[in-house]
Amino acid sequence: MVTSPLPPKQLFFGRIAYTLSSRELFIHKRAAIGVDGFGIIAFLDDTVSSAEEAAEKYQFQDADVTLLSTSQFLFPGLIDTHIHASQYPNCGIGMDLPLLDWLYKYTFPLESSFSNLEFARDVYTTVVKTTLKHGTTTAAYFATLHLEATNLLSEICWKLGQRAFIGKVHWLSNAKADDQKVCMTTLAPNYYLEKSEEESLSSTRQSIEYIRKIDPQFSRISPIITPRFAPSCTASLLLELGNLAEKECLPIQTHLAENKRETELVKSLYPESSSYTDVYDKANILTKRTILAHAIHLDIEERDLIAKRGSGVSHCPASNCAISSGIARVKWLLEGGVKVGLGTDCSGGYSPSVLDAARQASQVSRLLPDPSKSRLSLAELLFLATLGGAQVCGIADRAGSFEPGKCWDAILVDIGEMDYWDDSSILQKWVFGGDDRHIKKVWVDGKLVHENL
Ligand SMILES: O=c1[nH]c(=O)c2nc[nH]c2[nH]1
Repeated sequence: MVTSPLPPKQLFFGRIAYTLSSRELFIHKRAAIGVDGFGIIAFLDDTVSSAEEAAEKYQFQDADVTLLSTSQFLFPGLIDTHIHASQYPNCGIGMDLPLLDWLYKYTFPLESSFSNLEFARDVYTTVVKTTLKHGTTTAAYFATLHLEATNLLSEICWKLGQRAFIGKVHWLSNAKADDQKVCMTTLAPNYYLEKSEEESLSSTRQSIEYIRKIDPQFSRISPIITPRFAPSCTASLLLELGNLAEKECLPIQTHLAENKRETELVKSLYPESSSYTDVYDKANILTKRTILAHAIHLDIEERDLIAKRGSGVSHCPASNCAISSGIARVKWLLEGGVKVGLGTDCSGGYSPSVLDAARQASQVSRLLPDPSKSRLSLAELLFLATLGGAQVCGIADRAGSFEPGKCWDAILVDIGEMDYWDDSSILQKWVFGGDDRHIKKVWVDGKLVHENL
C-alpha cells in the first residue's frame, strides 16, 4: 500500500502571544512552538533558549524551522463570529440609515443578486481571500437564501483553506395577510423571499448535505443553521430550525436585539413571548453553539437566560456605530457569564478586519456611562478576537489559543523595526495601529493559506 507522506513538522522560535481568558494575556519573548505533520500543536515551551534546543528536546530535528525577528510575533488566528459574505460589495456604502431602512434600501437588493452564480463566485472568492489576508482563520458567514450560491461559498472556503461556518439564510414573510401594517413593517420584499417553510427547510437540508460531501466530519467547513432574525421567521419555522440543529448537532446563528425599532417589531410579532430572547428560547434556538449577533438592547433577565443556555454573543461595534444601533455592554455580558467574541458584520460594518473590530470595541467601551467599569483592556480585546470568538463558535477545543492538541490556526505579525518597545507595547501598537500589511503569514489546520512577504 502506498501512503502519502505527512507534511513536514514545523518549529517556530521567537515572540509568541495568546490569551487563555479575558484576564490572561501571555507574551513569551523567546519561546518555541512545534506543529506536527497533522497541523496540531505538539508543544509550546518558553524554557528553551533556541530552536535547536527545542528540536532536540521534542525530537523535531526533521522540522521546517522559522526563526522570528525581533519585530515579529506569532498570535492565534483571528475569529470573525459574524460576517455577511454576500454583503461585502456594500462595505462602506449606505451608512446613512438605521437597520430596518438600511436592510430594505441597500441590503436586500444586493443579496437578491446572488441568484447569479458568476456574481456570487466573484464576491465570495474576494471575501474569503480578503478576510484571510486580514488574518481571519475562522469566519461565521451568513450567505443568502440561495442554495446554489451558498454551496459555492462552502466550496470556496474549502479550496482557499479557511475554517468556516456557512449559513443559508432563512427568510420568510412573517406578515399576516390581512394585516397591511405588519406586511409593510416585516420587511418582506417580494423579490427576495422564500416561498414556504417547506422550501426554506428543504434548501437548508440540501446545503448541509452538500457540505457533508466536501468535509464529512464538518472538521473545517460546517453548516450553521441561520434564521436571519425573528422578524424574518415564523414561530413554527424557528421551532423547526431549533429541532433541526439539535438533530444534526449543528450550530445556529441569528441576530438579537440590535435596534430598538426591531425589538418593538418583534414584540408585536411575537406577543406570546416575554422578550426578544424568549422568542428564541421558546423555539430551542438558544443552545451552547448559538451565535447571537449584537445583543444590545437586552435586560438582565435576557442576559441571564443567554448565559444559562450557554449561547454566545458576537459583538459588532463598527456596525453598531455605522447604522446607529447602540453600544453592546460587553463587560456586563462577560460578568454575567455570557461568552463574547467579535464580528465585523460586513456590511453593517465597513471593514473586513477583526483587528479593526477589536479597535472599535475598545473605542465604544469607553463611551458607555461609566467607562471605569466598561472599558475593555488589551487582554480583553485580544481574547475577544481569538479565544472568546472560538468559545462563541464552539471550537475552543481546536482554535483560539496555542495549547498543545489544538490546530495550528495562527498568524505571523510583523510590525516593522520597532525593537525599542516592550512586549505589551508591541501588541498595543498592533491593535491600535496595525492592518493587513502587518500580517505576513496565515495558517489554518497547519497549512499556510496566505503569505504577504
Ligand atoms: O446588521 C444586520 N445585518 C443584516 O443583514 C441583518 N438582517 C437582520 N438583522 C440584521 N442586522
